[in-house]
Amino acid sequence: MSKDQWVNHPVIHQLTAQSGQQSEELLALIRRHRHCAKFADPVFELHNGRVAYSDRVIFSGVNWRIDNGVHWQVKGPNGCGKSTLLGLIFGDHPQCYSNDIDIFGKKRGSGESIWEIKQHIGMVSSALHMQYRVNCSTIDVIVSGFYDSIGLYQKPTQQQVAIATEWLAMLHMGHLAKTAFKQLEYGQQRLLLIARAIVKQPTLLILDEPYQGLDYLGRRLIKNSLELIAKEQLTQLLYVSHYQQDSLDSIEHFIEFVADDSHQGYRAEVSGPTLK
Ligand SMILES: Nc1ncnc2c1ncn2[C@@H]1O[C@H](COP(=O)(O)OP(=O)(O)OP(=O)(O)O)[C@@H](O)[C@H]1O
Repeated sequence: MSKDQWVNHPVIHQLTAQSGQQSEELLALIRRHRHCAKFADPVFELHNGRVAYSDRVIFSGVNWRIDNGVHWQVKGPNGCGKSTLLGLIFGDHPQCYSNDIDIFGKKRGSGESIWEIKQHIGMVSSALHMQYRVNCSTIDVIVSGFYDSIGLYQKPTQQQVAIATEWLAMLHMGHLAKTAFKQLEYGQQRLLLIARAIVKQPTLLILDEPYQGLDYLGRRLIKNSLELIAKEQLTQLLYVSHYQQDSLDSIEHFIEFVADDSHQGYRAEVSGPTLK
């Protein structure tokens, strides 16, 4: 089938319309429960960032600042340090304390707890997907987003359960609420992890290759939804994707890792309309 035949195929039209409608439902759900902490600029700043292992430097000389309301895409070849950079923000990379970082108005390492920071960040990545191997029901996976935990270890409030139930219904997975997460298909699991990241309406939503494992409809749903979330400023996106076709129209700011012989490891180039 040619690309044109594929794009114009009636089934694809139907799926596209379906994902468009579902994206609107997702947006309505976020608006209904909207609450999002706002911080003074910068939301995040890295000064002269450097990450190195004993055998080599991954990147160095990285200066980057995320201001309120600005969405960013991180680009660069395999192994350049994209996920590493996200780890510095999220706080789960061992070298996040040896770097000079400001996050949510605090200097990293100034006594803030990792949980204080995490409560303002939603994260989806393949690493998280791999870690999420606990015995947990489908609905509990979404609820665990309120606690930033892998699995659920606290009694949730009725409101949290009600919101998670709305998310399941919107994803057409309401009948799977009690099903074990592990029994679901990989794509269904990925959709749930995306819902888990968004459910608490974080200030910063970090998406590291979010479409991995999703089928056509799932990709459309998530891509459309992210586009709408970004446009409406419902949360701020930090988005990593290799593929040009996955770029979001609403993201105009890029940090791209490029190899540079005169530097150690990769260096970063930032671009975007407000940076001129
Ligand atoms: N503990 C470690 N020890 C040594 N090297 C490491 C360690 N952890 C990661 N690396 C290396 O750091 C580099 C950056 O990894 P990272 O996952 O951030 O890259 P990436 O740009 O996200 O790559 P990809 O696009 O393939 O996901 C890689 O070359 C990786 O092999």
